[in-house]
Amino acid sequence: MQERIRNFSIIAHVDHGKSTLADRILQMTKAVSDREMREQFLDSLELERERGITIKASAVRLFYQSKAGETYIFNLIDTPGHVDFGYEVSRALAAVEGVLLVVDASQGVEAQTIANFYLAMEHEHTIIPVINKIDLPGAQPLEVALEVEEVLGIPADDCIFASGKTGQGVDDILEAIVARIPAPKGRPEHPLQALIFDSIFDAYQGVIPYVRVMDGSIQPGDTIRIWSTGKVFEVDKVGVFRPGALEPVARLGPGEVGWVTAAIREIGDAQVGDTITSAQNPCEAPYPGFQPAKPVVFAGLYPTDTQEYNRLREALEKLKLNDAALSFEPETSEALGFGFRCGFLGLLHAEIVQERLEREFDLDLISTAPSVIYRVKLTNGEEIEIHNPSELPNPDKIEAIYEPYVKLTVYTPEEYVGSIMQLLQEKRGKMSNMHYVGKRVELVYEVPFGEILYDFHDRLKSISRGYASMDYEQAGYQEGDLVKVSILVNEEPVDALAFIAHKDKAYGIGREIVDKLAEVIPRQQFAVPIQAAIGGKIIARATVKALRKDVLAKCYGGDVTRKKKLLEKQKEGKKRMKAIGKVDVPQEAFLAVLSAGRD
Ligand SMILES: Nc1nc2c(ncn2[C@@H]2O[C@H](COP(=O)(O)OP(=O)(O)OP(=O)(O)O)[C@@H](O)[C@H]2O)c(=O)[nH]1
Repeated sequence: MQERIRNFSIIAHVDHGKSTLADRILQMTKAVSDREMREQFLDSLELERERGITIKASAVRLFYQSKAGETYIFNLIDTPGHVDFGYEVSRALAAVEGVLLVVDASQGVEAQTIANFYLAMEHEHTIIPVINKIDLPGAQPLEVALEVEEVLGIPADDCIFASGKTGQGVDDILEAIVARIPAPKGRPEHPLQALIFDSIFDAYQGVIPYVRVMDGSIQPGDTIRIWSTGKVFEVDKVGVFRPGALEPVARLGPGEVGWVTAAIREIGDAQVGDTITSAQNPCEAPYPGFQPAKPVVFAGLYPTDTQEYNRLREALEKLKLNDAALSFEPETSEALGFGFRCGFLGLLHAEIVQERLEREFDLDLISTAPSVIYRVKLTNGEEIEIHNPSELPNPDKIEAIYEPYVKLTVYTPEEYVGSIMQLLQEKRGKMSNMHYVGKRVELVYEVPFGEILYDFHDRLKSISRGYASMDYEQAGYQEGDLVKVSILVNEEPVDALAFIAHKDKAYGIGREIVDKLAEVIPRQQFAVPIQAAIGGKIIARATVKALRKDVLAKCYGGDVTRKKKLLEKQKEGKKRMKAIGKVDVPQEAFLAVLSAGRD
C-alpha cells in the first residue's frame, strides 16, 4: 500500500501555471468530472479565484492508474508562488517526497524558480522539471530546458515538455511522478509521528489539523498528544482530501496525507509545524525542520465603527488559524481608537488579510501604512523594537536606530542591468555580487527592506518590460540615519500617520504626503492645515480649503426626499472615514505614505 503512494508539490515562479497544471492533473486522474471542473479548482478562496493567485496551499488525494496498469495514490499539495507566501511553500514541502518544478517556456527561469528549487534541494526532494505552456506562440522549450541545466544543474534531458492548458505532456508528468518520486518511507510499527502542515477552523468540528503521517498511524478513538503544548485529545474522525470535500477514512498510515478532528477548540492547540503523537506511546522527538513564520511588516487595523472591536478580534483569531504567518496584538491609537497591530509577511499578505477580514467577516476596516520593524538603542543602554513608527522615542533618548536589510536577488536579461542598478542605488542598495548566466544577469544587493517594500517590484517590472524578476530574504540589521516624521492635521499630530524615513529622503516624502492628504481629505466648513514635522520643526505644509456651501444649502425649503438622499449619500461617503478632532479623514489618507516619495 505504502509503496503505491506518491506525495508531491508543484512549485514555480508566480504565474508560470501551477494552478492550471494542477487542474489538468485533477481532470486526467478523473478526480473531478469534466462537468464539475472549473478553472483553478484548488484555489477555493473566493479571493484566490478573483485575483487568480494561490494564497493557501491546499491538498488533494488522487488515484492514478499507471500505464503499467497499477493504481497509485497521489497526494498533491498545491503551493503559492508569491514571495510573500514562501512560508506556505516550505510547509508544503515538509509533507512530500518530490516536486514538479514548473517553468514557463516563454519566460524561462526566474528568481523564484531558483529560490523554490533551493528549498526543494534542502528537503532532498526529487525534482521533476516541467517546461510548461509549450502551446504559447512565444514558447522556446528547448532553450528553457538548456537554461534549467545551466542555471540549476538539472540535466536538460530530465525536462518534461507540457501545457497545462491543452493537456499536452501531462500524461508524461503523471508517469514521471510514479517512476521518479520515491514512495514515502514511514515505519508502520513505530509510535505515531504526524506533522501538522496546515489547518482550518470549522464552526462545528473546531480546529481541523491537516497532517502528514511520518511514522505509525492514527485512527478514530486514539488518544493523541500535541507535542509543544502537551495537550491531549481523543480522535473523532480521520480522513483524506477529495476535490472539494473532506472524506473520512478508517485510518491514516505512514506516508499518508489527511485531516484529523478531535474536538480541538482552542486555536493555539494545533499550530502549524507542530507534531501530533500518541498520548500512550509517544514518539521520541517532534518532526524537525519547520521554520516558524516570522512577520516582517506591521500595520494597524482598526474598525471604522468602534463597536466592532470585539468582532475584529474574533475574526483575527479565526483567520490566524488558517494563516500561520499572521500575528496581532491590541493597540490603541489616539486618532483611530482601539484596534490591532498586525504582523505580515509582506504587503500583498497585508492586503489579502484585510480583504479577507472585510469579506469573510463583514467588517469595515481602516489600515495604517505598513512599516518594517526598527531596532533602537537608547541612551540608557536599553534596546527596543519599534513595530509602530509613532512609538519611536524622542531623538534625545536615542543613541542609534537600526533598520532591517534584505538580501535581494534580481534576475534579468543583460540589457536592463544599467537601469536596474540605478534604481537600486536610489534605494540605498549596496551590491554584493553580480554574475552572468548566459544572457541573463544575477544581481545580489543588500538593500534596506523599507526601501523595497512599496513600489520596488512594480518599478523593476516596468523598467525591464516585465523581464526582470526578484526574490529576497531577510539579512539582519544595519544602522541608518533615520528620523521620525510626524503629520499634523488641523494642528494635531495624528499618530497613525507618523512614519520613519532616511534623513535625506524625509523632506521629499513629507512634502508629497501633505500634498496628497490635502487632496484626499474632503473639504470641511473651515480651512484645515496639514503639516509634516521632524521633532518640533515643520518641514512641509498644505491646506484643505474651506467648503463654500454646505450640501443641504441648495435644497433649503425644497424637496424632502432629495434632502434625505443627499444625507444618505453623505453617510455612505463617511463609511471609511475616521473623525480626527473635527476633521473626517478617509482611508486613502492613511495609506498616503505608501505612494509618497518613493521614486
Ligand atoms: N497558453 C498557456 N497559458 C497558460 C498555461 N498554463 C497557465 N496559463 C495561463 O497563465 C496564467 C497563470 O496561470 P496559473 O495557473 O494561475 O499560474 P500559477 O503559477 O498557479 O499562479 P499563482 O497561483 O499565482 O502562483 C493564467 O492566465 C493561465 O491561464 C499553458 O499551459 N498555456
